[in-house]
Amino acid sequence: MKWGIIGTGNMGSMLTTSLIRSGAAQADEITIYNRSSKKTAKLKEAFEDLDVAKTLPALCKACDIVFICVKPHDYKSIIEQVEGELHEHHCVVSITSPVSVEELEEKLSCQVARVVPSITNHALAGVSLFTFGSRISTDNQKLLREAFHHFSTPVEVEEAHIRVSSDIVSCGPAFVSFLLKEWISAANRVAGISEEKATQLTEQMIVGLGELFSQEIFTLEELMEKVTVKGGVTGVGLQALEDHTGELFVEMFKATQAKHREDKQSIEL
Ligand SMILES: NC(=O)C1=CN([C@@H]2O[C@H](COP(=O)(O)OP(=O)(O)OC[C@H]3O[C@@H](n4cnc5c(N)ncnc54)[C@H](OP(=O)(O)O)[C@@H]3O)[C@@H](O)[C@H]2O)C=CC1
Ligand SMILES: O=C(O)[C@@H]1CCC=N1
Repeated sequence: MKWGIIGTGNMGSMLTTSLIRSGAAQADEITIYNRSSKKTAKLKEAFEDLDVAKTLPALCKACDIVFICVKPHDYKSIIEQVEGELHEHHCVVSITSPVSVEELEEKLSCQVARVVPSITNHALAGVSLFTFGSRISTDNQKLLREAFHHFSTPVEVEEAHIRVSSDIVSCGPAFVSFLLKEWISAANRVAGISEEKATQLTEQMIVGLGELFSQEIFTLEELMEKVTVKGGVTGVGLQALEDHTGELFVEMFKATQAKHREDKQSIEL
């Protein structure tokens, strides 16, 4: 199977390296293309067997599965350039939430899917969000699921829940990092610990927490129960969190839902 990656920014580069590093694909099975040459040159330096296409038609000719990894507003220009180059056997995969498989199917005659990755896939972990179009063959569905299974947990998601699902798995690493920065800063201000030391403790706590989930040792509820010693400090801290969280997360999810609606209205394929 030949894989094509259009756009080798954060996500296109991550997909290229994760496909190879996880063993899902060999470097010589992947063709990459980017608007400017610096990022493709860096990938070629790391994996010399990668094929770097000079044009979008050349990439389409060389590949069966074609990932579009550009920003949502750049999809239109890519689709206009590739539509005449794609045939029934091709499968185009969008990696962005605001572009639905229905919209892609209206513009392209080939098979389509959407797979929204996460920066956590860099560590060959985390989730990838799958939505299949109506024309994609069962063989290609299987192939995509198996490839992504090498470096993520593929989860199917319906269109109505793509925004909130992507908020959790794809935006989540940025949102949680923001909260942890606040936590570190407060630890410094209230108790005088250096931010450097608090960062080291926090990062390692998160690694340990991830392992507890990964090894299915405790659920969220069990963790709260096991750590809260009767009459101890955790209970006091949890109560302070409950008293002050307020509408914080409701507001965050409302903001992303509103931006999603706005993006969908302004993106024209
Ligand atoms: N960042 C994330 O964590 C996640 C992002 N996504 C989705 O992934 C997509 C890409 O995001 P991200 O990788 O962060 O963005 P980046 O800006 O890092 O990458 C976009 C890439 O697209 C290239 N590009 C733009 N126009 C063209 C074109 N016409 N032909 C070829 N290449 C082109 C750019 O090239 P140049 O080097 O010339 O600028 C750049 O390398 C977005 O749609 C986003 O919604 C999905 C899940 C998570
Ligand atoms: O399309 C998305 O939902 C992703 C999440 C982070 C950026 N884009």
